[in-house]
Amino acid sequence: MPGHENNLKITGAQDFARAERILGCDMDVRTGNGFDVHAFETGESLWLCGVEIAHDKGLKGHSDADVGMHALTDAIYGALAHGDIGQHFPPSDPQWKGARSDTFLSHAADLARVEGFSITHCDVTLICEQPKIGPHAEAMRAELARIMQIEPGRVSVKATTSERLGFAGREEGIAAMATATLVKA
Ligand SMILES: Nc1ccn([C@@H]2O[C@H](COP(=O)(O)O)[C@@H](O)[C@H]2O)c(=O)n1
Ligand SMILES: C[C@@]1(CO)OP(=O)(O)OP(=O)(O)OC[C@H]1O
Repeated sequence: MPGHENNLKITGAQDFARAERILGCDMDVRTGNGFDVHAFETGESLWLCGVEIAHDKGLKGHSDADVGMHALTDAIYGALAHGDIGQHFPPSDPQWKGARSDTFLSHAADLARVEGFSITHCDVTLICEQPKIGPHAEAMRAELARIMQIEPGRVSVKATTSERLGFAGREEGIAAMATATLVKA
């Protein structure tokens, strides 16, 4: 609307072009998605989105098997079109055996910064019957934000069951999906 040029509420392609004109620069906005699954094994705790949760099972993996952090890491690589977590950290490489997954996420976030992108938002969904994620969601948001060096307000963590259907419903493992939005201005 004339006279409201500084109102940068962006809702569509035309608004986007207007924002670029007002800001006097090209904006490069990327989205990426990630998906991962890890099976349960005998254990007493598991790592999810950087938080250790006491549970009657652990998660099996070459690394610490933090399925949520792996999905988010892949979402960032996807937005950058930079392959996937297994290409950067091959499961065949003994160096990553038992590795903490913050190594992978901080690598992806660093790569985004090196390429001139800010991670403006990311959203992780964990799919499991147990453990319940709600009580840990705030701690997970804070930890993911700390690792990516962004504000917790830009990070969402949520969960759903699969209504007892499929492998997650039978509590054989946990699935995670994530999206990441990156902007270069
Ligand atoms: N592992 C989980 C699963 C679910 N939640 C929370 O419960 C809500 C209901 O789940 P439905 O699958 O029955 O829709 C869900 O929206 C979450 O808030 C959870 O915390 N942890
Ligand atoms: C994280 C890596 C590291 O070797 O191994 P896993 O912990 O097995 O996790 P997965 O998501 O199956 O594969 C990606 C690998 O890069």
